Amino acid sequence: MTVLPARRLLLVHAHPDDESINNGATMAKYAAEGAHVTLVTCTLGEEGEVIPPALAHLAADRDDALGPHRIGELAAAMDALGVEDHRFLGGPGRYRDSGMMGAPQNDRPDCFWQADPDEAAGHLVAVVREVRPQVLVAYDTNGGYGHPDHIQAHRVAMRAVELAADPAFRPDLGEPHDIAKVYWNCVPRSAVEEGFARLRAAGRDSLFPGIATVDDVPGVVADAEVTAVVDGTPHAEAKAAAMRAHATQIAVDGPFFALSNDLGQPMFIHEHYRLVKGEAGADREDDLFAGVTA
Ligand SMILES: CC(=O)N[C@H]1[C@@H](O[C@@H]2[C@H](O)[C@H](O)[C@@H](O)[C@H](O)[C@H]2O)O[C@H](CO)[C@@H](O)[C@@H]1O
Ligand SMILES: [Zn+2]
Repeated sequence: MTVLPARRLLLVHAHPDDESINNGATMAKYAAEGAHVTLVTCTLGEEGEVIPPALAHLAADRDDALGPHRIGELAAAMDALGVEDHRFLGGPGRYRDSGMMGAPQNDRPDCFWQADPDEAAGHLVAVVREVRPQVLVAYDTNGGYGHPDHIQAHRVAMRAVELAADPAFRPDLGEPHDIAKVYWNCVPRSAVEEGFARLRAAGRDSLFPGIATVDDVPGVVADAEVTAVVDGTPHAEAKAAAMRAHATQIAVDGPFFALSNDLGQPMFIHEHYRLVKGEAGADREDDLFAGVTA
């Protein structure tokens, strides 16, 4: 019986790369502080585009080998963040990447968007009842930016929060566990505007031919909606290294990055969260475990 550290954080993400983009500094911080950080990724990202031309053959419409390749990218990203516990929901390849909203891949019977939410949530309940986290990080109801796998990851995570605490649900999966605090990823508008101002000021020095817009940033909220801000400054390089590890999806240029759309956007080192379950430990928390007693 493994005795886990006192503080345990669980993060649920749709594809390999989301964890580093949204929470890389937070994960590195808590791992470095000795907390147990568990990442559950719901798909292998099989339908992603591929940035490096030398790896273009991996794409779904060619060798369809991007999923296994992204398993390796995720492992390298976890090494960079110091996170040792990362799993795929239901096992690697159980749920396939659904593609962007409206894509034909949304209709594949094996894709995450077509998954039965309770069946998928059952796999997550098993992890929750094993790790017994005090804190869960998930996407908002729109999955940040409306990607079907992100929306489904939100739904499955929130359903698992309910079911894990229900003693009548699958006793075979372990003792019930009620997660004390649940946060949704978010970015305050002021931070987004400041970040794009920095990117525009970098001008031609930036690697990227174009610049994204505020609407391209997932989860932008009014500043007042932010509950917690994790200052990831000491872990900025670890976050950048983790994002670079996802080389088929992300190009990193100093404090900026671009996805395969080649549109530059700021890398956020302060990572922001909105508390949706539990009690905040302060008006503006700087610690996701603030106020957690057990
Ligand atoms: C950050 C994220 O969620 N990436 C997803 C996303 O990838 C985008 C998609 O390929 C889009 O067509 C591109 O324009 C954009 O640049 C990509 O970031 O969707 C992929 C397919 O579902 C997914 O694999 C990737 O992880
Ligand atoms: Zn994603």
